[in-house]
Amino acid sequence: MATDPLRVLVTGAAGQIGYALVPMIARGAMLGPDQPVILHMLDIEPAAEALKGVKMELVDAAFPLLKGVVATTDVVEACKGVNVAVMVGGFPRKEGMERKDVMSKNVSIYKAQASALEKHAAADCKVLVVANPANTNALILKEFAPSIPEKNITCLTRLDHNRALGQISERLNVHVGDVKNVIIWGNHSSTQYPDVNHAIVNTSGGQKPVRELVADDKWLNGEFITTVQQRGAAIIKARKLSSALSAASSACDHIRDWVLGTPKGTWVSMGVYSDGSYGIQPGLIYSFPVTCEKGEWKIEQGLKIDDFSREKMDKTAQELIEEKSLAYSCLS
Ligand SMILES: NC(=O)c1ccc[n+]([C@@H]2O[C@H](COP(=O)([O-])OP(=O)(O)OC[C@H]3O[C@@H](n4cnc5c(N)ncnc54)[C@H](O)[C@@H]3O)[C@@H](O)[C@H]2O)c1
Ligand SMILES: O=C(O)C[C@H](O)C(=O)O
Repeated sequence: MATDPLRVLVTGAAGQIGYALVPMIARGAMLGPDQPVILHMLDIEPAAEALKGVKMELVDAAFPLLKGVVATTDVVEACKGVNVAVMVGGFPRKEGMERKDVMSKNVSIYKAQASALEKHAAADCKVLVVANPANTNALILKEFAPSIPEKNITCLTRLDHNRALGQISERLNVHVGDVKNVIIWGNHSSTQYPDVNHAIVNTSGGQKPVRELVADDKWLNGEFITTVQQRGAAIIKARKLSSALSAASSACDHIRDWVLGTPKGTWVSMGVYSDGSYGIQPGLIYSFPVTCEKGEWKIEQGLKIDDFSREKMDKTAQELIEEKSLAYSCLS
C-alpha cells in the first residue's frame, strides 16, 4: 500500500544548513527510505531568488521520495499542514560573536513563527529548533504556541552528542558506530556538559566503559569536554561559517530517532522541556539523555550523577535561566 507523504518544513532553507539539509530529507535520511515527503521551504524576501534556485535543484535531482516542494516567503503557506518543522531560519553567529549577541535578533523571529505553527501546522507536528540560541528559541516558541504540546517542541543538541562520539572514537581508534551513550547535558553552548560516565564501546570482548578504555581521566575531564564545548567555535574559525553539513546530518538523526525510535539499550541527547528530572529546574529546554519509542521521547532515568557532573549540569542550567530572562527582556 502506498504511504502518504509527510510534510516537512525547513525554515531558513536558502541558508547553508538548509542547502545541506533539504537533499538529505529528500533522500530519506530523516524519515526513512520508504517515507515520501513534501518539502516546505521558508526563507525571507531577500533570499527569495536563492530559495527558488534551491527548489530548481531539488527538481533537477529527481529524488524518488520527493512528492512536492513548496518554496515560499509566506510563513502561513510554509506552515500549512506540516508534520515536522525544522526551524533553521535565523541570524547565525559570526566569528568573534557570543551566542547571546544573536539572541535579540532570533527570539522575535521565534515568537512570530510560533503563532504560525500553532495555527497552521498539523496538530501533532514535531518541532526541532536548530537556530541559535537553540534552547531559548525553542522555549520562546513553546511559550508563544501554547496549544502545541510541550513534548513536541525540542532543540538540537544531537550535533554535540555526535561530536562527543566522534572525539571518543578518534581517541580510541574505534569506529564511531561502536561508541554509544555519551550525554550532552544542558545548553547548546560552551557551557554544555558532555558526559562520558555512562558511555560504552562495543569491543570484540563485549561492551566496555569509555572511562576504562580511555584510562585518562585528566583528558576526559578536561580537554575532551572543552573540545566538544568549543567545537562550534572551532568550525567557525576554520570555515568562517558555522557548521552546516554536520548540523544538517544531526538534525536528520534527531528527527529519525524521535519518529522511528532509538535502538534498544541506546540513548541520544535531545533538548527537551524539563520536567524536573535530575534536579533541573522545570520550565527550561535542557538537553537530557532520552530514549524514543513510537514517536515519543522519554528522559532516561536513574543515572548516577557524581559531584563533578552535578556542578557542570547546574552551571549550564544557570546559563539557560539567564538566557531565558534575557530573551524576555529582548521581547518586552
Ligand atoms: N543547534 C545546532 O547544533 C546548530 C549548529 C549549527 C548552526 N546552528 C544555527 O543554525 C542557524 C542557521 O545557520 P546557517 O549557517 O544555515 O545560517 P545562514 O545564515 O546560512 O542561513 C540562515 C537562513 O535563515 C534565513 N532567515 C533569516 N530570518 C528568517 C526568518 N524570519 N524566517 C525564515 N528564514 C529566515 C536567512 O535568510 C538565511 O537564508 C544559525 O542560528 C546557527 O547559529 C545551530
Ligand atoms: O556555535 C555556533 O554558533 C555554531 C553552532 O551552534 C555549532 O555548534 O556549530
